[in-house]
Amino acid sequence: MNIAALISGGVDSAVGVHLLCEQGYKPDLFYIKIGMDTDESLSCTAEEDIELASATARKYGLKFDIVDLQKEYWENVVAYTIDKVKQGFTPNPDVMCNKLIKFGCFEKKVGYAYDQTMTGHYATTCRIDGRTWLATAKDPVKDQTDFLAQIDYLQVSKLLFPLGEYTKQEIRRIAQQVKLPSAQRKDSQGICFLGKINYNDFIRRFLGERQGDIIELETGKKLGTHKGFWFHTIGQRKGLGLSGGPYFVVDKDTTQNILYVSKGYDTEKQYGHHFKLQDFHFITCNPFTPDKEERICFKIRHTDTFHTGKLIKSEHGYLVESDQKLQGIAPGQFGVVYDAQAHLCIGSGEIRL
Ligand SMILES: Nc1ncnc2c1ncn2[C@@H]1O[C@H](COP(=O)(O)OP(=O)(O)OP(=O)(O)O)[C@@H](O)[C@H]1O
Repeated sequence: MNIAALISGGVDSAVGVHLLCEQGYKPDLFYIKIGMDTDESLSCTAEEDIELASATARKYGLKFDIVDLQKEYWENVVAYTIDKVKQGFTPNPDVMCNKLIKFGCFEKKVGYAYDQTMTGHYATTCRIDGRTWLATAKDPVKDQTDFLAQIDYLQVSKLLFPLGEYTKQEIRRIAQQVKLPSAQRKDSQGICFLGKINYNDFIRRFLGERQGDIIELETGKKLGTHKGFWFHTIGQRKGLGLSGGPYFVVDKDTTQNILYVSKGYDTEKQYGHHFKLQDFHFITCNPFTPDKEERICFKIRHTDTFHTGKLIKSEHGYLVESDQKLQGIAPGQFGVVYDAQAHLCIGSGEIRL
């Protein structure tokens, strides 16, 4: 079996390569370049990443190549991000990067020549009745299935996740024991192309600043000003600059550039019990019985715990009714649906209220 291994320069994918070699495979390693050459301030920590990735290849005597997908990344993932933010939504570039770049453009350019593609994601796959399903990782804190919830059946069928049965602690221990070049590396944080720069600087570069009012939802009172609704997400507390809080963003008026806030942890305005899932995407297939409400686990952002509730099919598509009240349901984020045991990742859709 020939395997393409996606290696980032971080500890996880390097241990993935080590585990494959231990099983007797000789994967070819690929680093995907997605920073922006023409704009140094918007590029990733590529040099260090590439050095560590190629050092791992040398250690195991494996082939190593760099695949340049910068143009594709900017045309697909960055364009999507800016477009969503402009509309007042909260995008998830990591989800789109997996779907369109790591398993999309990479597959078309390189991956198609391989039987399987390995990544260092914390996820597993399992076979049920002859079909492959995406399933959660052993380490609930590190589980990354929510970032993979837009991939399709061909993609999930081809993926290898050697880290899925390990905890992060075990992975770090292995990296140290076998002296991997990236063993001491810190975990990467958030969105790759934002390696060095701050998310707000990135958004500012594309959308600029436009002053607008911050209004308390309950009283209609103006409490302050903001520099553009696109810097704020529903449910967020940070960056409002209001005293006497805590204040949370509870709504946005994107036409009038107004942010509505609510004070305190207890205000009901911060919470909701249901949301719609736009363009719901099943990864493997639809396992649910038609016209029946299904018990599910779900996530509305990247957290280590699941919510429980019901998935309901209406004439307008799918909606989720939660058992617990949900804080800060942010339209644009992906609502990720799991089976009732939080084992199989069934699919996802973009949250709408
Ligand atoms: N630039 C890249 N080139 C190739 N593969 C990548 C790249 N960035 C990430 N990956 C792959 O996607 C996986 C998950 O990426 P993520 O950004 O979540 O990193 P991570 O969990 O910190 O993993 P790592 O420790 O390997 O960086 C990585 O383990 C790797 O297999």
